[in-house]
Amino acid sequence: MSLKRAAEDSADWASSSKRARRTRDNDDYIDVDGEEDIRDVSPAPDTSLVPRGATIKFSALTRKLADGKGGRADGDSRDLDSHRHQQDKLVSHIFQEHDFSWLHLKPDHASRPLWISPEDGHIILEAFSPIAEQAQDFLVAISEPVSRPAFIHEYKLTSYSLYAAVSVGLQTEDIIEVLNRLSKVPVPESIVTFIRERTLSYGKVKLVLKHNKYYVESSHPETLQVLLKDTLIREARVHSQPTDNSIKAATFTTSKAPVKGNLVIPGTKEAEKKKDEVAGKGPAANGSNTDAELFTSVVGVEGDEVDEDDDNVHAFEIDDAKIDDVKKRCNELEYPMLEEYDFRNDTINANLDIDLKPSTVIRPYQETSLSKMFGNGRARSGIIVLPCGAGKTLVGITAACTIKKSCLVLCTSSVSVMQWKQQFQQWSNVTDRQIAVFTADQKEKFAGDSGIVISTYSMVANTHNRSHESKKMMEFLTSREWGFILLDEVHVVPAAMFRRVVTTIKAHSKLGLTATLVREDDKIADLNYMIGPKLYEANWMDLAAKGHIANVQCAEVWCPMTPEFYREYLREQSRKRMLLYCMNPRKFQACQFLIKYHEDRGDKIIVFSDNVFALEAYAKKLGKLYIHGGTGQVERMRILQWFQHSPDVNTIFLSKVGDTSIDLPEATCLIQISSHFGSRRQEAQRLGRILRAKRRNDEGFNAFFYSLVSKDTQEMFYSTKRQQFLIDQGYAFKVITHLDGLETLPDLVYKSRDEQIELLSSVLLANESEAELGTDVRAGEGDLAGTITSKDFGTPSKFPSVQRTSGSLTALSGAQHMSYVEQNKSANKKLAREQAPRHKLFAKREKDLTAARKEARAAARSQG
Ligand SMILES: Nc1ncnc2c1ncn2[C@@H]1O[C@H](COP(=O)(O)OP(=O)(O)OP(=O)(O)O)[C@@H](O)[C@H]1O
Repeated sequence: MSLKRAAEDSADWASSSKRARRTRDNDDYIDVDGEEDIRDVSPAPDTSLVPRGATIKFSALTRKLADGKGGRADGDSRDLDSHRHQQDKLVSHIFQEHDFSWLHLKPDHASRPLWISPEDGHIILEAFSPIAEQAQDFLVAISEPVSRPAFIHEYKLTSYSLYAAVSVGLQTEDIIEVLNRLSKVPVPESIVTFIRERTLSYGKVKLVLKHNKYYVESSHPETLQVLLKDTLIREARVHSQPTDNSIKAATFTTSKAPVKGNLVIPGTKEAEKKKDEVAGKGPAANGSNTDAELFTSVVGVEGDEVDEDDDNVHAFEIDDAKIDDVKKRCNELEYPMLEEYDFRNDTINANLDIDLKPSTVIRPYQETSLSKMFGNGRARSGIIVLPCGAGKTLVGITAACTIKKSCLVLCTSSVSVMQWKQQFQQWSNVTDRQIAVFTADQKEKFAGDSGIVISTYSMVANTHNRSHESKKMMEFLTSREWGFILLDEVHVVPAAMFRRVVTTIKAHSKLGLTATLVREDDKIADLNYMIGPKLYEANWMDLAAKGHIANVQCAEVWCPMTPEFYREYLREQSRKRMLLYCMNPRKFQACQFLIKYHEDRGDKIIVFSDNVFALEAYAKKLGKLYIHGGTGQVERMRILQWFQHSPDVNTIFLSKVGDTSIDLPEATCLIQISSHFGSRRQEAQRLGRILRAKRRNDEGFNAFFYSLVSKDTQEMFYSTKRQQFLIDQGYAFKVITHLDGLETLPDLVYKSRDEQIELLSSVLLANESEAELGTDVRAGEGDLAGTITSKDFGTPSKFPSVQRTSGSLTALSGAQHMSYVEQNKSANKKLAREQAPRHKLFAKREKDLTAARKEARAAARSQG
């Protein structure tokens, strides 16, 4: 979450909380306070938990709760109250400003799974409650998940999350009511006010695309008047012919066709049922409602009839080029624009005759995510967040098959383009004539009036050095109205590029897909107005428990630095320091040990290293195959195929070109020896390589994810930072300080001091640029799958399209919200200054090194 947004949210709370006693430097995703918050709520001790597994029908429970009949008898509760009062006094001094005992627990609090902080809208959920699953569905709809470990979950109410809740059809009073029923304490007044304030204006303004023109539409003329008072919006307005200053003049009547949600998303059980009915098999016997259905009926999310107040819709046209600014301003004015596409009543754009193949069955969480998009029979724009390997592609394809209009898919690399095309062909009945790709090498158009085009962000956003063919292709893309635009990996695309895409391509609905809605810069909030709210976010642990993704054991292995490496580490500058902690001989040994251990177990292992110098050194020393940006396509494919099919190739080394898009379901173990600073996203994406493990449903199967970290170096700090996202998803990282049997491993590498010193000298002699972490000089920055060519980005020097390297080093590393405290600083400085007697070899190496540095600097000067 952006700092800006964090600041806004803090401000929101400061204004609406009656007990706002301090302003917190909150951050949803970089919440170093997370644990503290959980401790804060401990004054609500739970004495009589409903046993896990007890079957309570949610409707019955909520009715009981609403009647006030749940829990203990009144007399008991009075005793308890006085007892608690005594306790409150006792604990107040411990919790001080976090003493929330003034929020009295309801008598039957033990049956209710939530606690809501009146201060900052954080919600704590007891994930072990029998109704936790249904409560989670509700909380995901109205708030942002902050952290979801096994037993206690943390969510946060924000302006955006409430905006998303309204956009999926929830009503203000329903949100308050259900929260109240689930909460152990009455919903604090500050929260009620916040929800009312934030949901009041949502849903009142819509952005509508008609006849290739954009309109701001509302059935509340006073709202449009408010918007038109804003200079930016007023200036963006296009006066239609004949010009009339009144809003009414630009009014048109929108379709009054019923929008009841009788829409059937293909590939779902509903669709199957429909098929059976058509086939004369009658409705499936399903007498009993599930808890989820009962919960839904309480919350009233799905299948809601939308009250279309279309009788008197007012609208004004806005300039295409300013669409993005207008959306942003509307957001700032607290009137976020809903984007919904009534595709079934769109008679202007040609239909696309595609459907899922009869054999395609989508999984329950895929169905749930799609139901958030199509809940009211229209296509809502927004973002769906599913874990790596959980099948986002199929979600996108099913959405395209539901809308059945022309569709543009944008991905991050040309490899992904080909994968999307292949997946469309695998899951749907799309014909070759209907699907086209637009990359540096292929510029195809579909035949007929409607079809699918798959391309990369950079191909569409690039405005420089277009070839004649590219220009013609862009004309093809920009001159038409698209029913649907699918945006893959939305979190990695720079905001400026998004802006260009959104302003040049006219699409009725947008769906963003991602696994990790985290960015190390502050651009996450931008996605809210550029694409739409987050419609759904799946729970990683849930999907693992249900076998949709693999169970993973995560471990951080601490490798002590050898004295010689550590001495140099303390002396060296930061870039070389990184190489020193990557090349630590003890890390080499740990890597060798783990490879041996897992190969013997029958695992297939991927070793990741961002640093190509280290990658090559490790792979060569350990006799394994490796792939990095400089590896040719043919060789890559050969290595990947050996890895998949040959029993002799069980370990491969990959640079960051393998972070995403590589689909290797055989891989069951990951070892990370060097990584991109504190990037939480990279950690999650790498983990994603083993989440799709083929063997995930084998009895007791576990995949393994090891991060090798050199002890007492900066790497430890980065490692902690990197793990934060996965920890928030519920993964637990074990720390391994000693690998049993390592010392006795036959052929252990770098065992003798001389070998270690030899290695150190090679590291010290290495070029400065090789020392840079994250440097895969031969791979383009956007080359996520390694095979993208520089052509994809135009001339790289002129158009560094998918750039991750902006901002300061701290911003890049994501470390800006945490401070790295170096213990015993003075001792380090002293050590660094100390002119300790050096090994003979080093004296000579030092000389060589100084000379090499000079040479490198001279070469750099002459180049640039
Ligand atoms: N409903 C389904 N039925 C069968 N297989 C599925 C289904 N959904 C997804 N898969 C399979 O799961 C695998 C992962 O899917 P996909 O590549 O779309 O994941 P992803 O979420 O895009 O992952 P990443 O973020 O790592 O790219 C693929 O092999 C896909 O065929």
